[in-house]
Amino acid sequence: MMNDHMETYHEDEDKGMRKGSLHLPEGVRIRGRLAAGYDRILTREALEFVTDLERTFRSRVKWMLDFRKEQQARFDAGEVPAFDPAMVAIREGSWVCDGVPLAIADRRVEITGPVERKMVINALNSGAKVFMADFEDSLAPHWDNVMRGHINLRDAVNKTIEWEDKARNKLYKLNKNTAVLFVRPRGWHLKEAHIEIDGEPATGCLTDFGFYFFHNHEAFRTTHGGAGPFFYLPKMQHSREAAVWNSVFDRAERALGVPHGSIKATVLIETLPAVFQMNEILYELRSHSAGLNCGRWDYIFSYVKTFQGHPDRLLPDRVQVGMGQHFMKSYTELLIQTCHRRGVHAMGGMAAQIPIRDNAAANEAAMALVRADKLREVTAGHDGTWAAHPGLISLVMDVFNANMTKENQIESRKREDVSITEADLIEKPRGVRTLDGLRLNTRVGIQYVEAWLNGTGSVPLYNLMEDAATAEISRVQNWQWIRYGAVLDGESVPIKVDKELFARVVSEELARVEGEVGTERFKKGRFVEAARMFARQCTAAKLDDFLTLDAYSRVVSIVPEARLSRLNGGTFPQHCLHPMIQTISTMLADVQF
Ligand SMILES: CC(=O)SCCNC(=O)CCNC(=O)[C@H](O)C(C)(C)COP(=O)(O)OP(=O)(O)OC[C@H]1O[C@@H](n2cnc3c(N)ncnc32)[C@H](O)[C@@H]1OP(=O)(O)O
Ligand SMILES: O=CC(=O)O
Ligand SMILES: [Mg+2]
Repeated sequence: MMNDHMETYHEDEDKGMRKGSLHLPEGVRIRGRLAAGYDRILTREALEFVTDLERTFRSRVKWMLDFRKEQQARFDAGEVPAFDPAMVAIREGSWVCDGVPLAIADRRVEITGPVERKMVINALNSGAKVFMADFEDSLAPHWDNVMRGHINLRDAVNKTIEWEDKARNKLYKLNKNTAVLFVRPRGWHLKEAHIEIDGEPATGCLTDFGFYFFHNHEAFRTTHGGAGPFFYLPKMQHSREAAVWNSVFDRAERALGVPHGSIKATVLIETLPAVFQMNEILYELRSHSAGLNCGRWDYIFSYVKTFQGHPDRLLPDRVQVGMGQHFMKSYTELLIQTCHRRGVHAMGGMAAQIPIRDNAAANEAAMALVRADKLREVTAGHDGTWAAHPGLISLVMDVFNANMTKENQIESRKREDVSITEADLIEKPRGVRTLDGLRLNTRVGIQYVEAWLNGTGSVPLYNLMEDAATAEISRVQNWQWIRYGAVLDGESVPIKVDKELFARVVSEELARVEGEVGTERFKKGRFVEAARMFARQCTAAKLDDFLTLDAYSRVVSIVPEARLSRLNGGTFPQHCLHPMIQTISTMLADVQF
């Protein structure tokens, strides 16, 4: 029976336990625990808004995801991505997107980071023009991370956000001038299993978008100058997905009386099929568009995924697949040309280097790489770029200030000189494969999955930022090499990769990780579980679509119905797990090392 009123208790950090209640629309069940403040996100009105989006768009989301499968089956059968001949009128037409609001005309440096409270404050204060608050690549979407993320964003929009570091006796609060907030919801493929609508888990991105928009749209009208809110949209593969987002925006604006076109969104071009659809994507979103961004890490991941059935397209070591590769350079140039032709921003991407505190020489070398990457972007014609860490903002700002005198280059760098063909966009990357590459992928993959299972979606590993997108490259590259018996041609004696070699690498790298993190941390952590999961994915007969689908199944924490009426903060026995988790657990039992 569906409840339309549920009574429950939740924790209040300051006042101990207090009684509270959720008023749920018909057909809605909250399956995650309730902690302090969640009831102010899960209001009946907000849930009604999210439920309407879910019911309206659910079947289109399923259809889109089915289409992705069909398209992949064609690629697996030998097809390669190409421009769609049926869309030539859109590609060649002279239309432009609606204008860019003043508030985001200058986006030269954007900091990104998960929606964690202290990081939100630090990012907004960092001196960057924009902060992209992330529910995606850099967030492990555990229920508490997601709920707290919404609380943090609401407090950030209202400028009341504070955080006290008791150990350091430091109070974090916002500066007078802060970055403009963008929010990146999850990709279409991820569910929010803790919210059930009509007996099905909700679509993750519709809940991320829905709660943020519902709770904050008014502030954008009153205190933020009328424009916004602003979004980043990840991992799309086709313009039909952009069309669904556009309909979501239309419906949301209409439902809450927000002027049409107030929402603006930048689409990440971070899948190989999407690069052939850039005009079409902008066209679908033309009244809501704030340009495109080069999501380089997922793009590399997508190159492998798209060509998973093509043994002649094995990647060299991950470290060699940089922006200098012809296919990467071609993609960025075509993106700049496309965006500027349509009157919107062409944003650059993320250099993986972060400040290195304990080694000045290594730090200077890392900063030189970031500087070179940003110089390449601004001289190519990008209007702005991403930075992963507050310690990079002034460096990146300096590069853009020295090379971009106006607020953007939309009018000044049309890049009409660029002529990119289909062949340029899929040219095979060059380089060599090494055992060290296989080892590094494995070490990074295991540690990243371990962090993710524990609730952290972006981590520093070997002085680089690692998040879901970069970890995906490690996973699919290993899979590709094992699947096709890649020859490690960068070794003095070429070695063929097979499951036996990989099993040895996994156990040796796991031992190395234990040495690096220390036995105590290793024992307390989930490294063995992470290694098993990563190994299963790397050796699967069919490539898993996303690393995080498997991982999410292991972090869904469903509160049994009978216990929803009591405070419950612990973990739950196996029989309480969502059916999704039980399936994965069974699969894991079969992994052979
Ligand atoms: C492929 C993509 O999608 S890229 C976009 C998604 N990825 C990201 O956004 C990654 C964001 N960056 C990060 O998460 C972090 O910088 C990491 C994990 C890479 C490194 O984190 P750490 O090693 O903890 O950083 P470090 O210890 O140097 O942090 C120093 C300070 O900067 C803060 N900080 C670091 N990165 C960020 C950030 N991106 N936003 C806000 N604050 C940050 C830390 O909170 C810390 O604050 P404090 O001094 O007040 O305590
Ligand atoms: O989201 C960005 C990426 O590079 O992936
Ligand atoms: Mg990405």
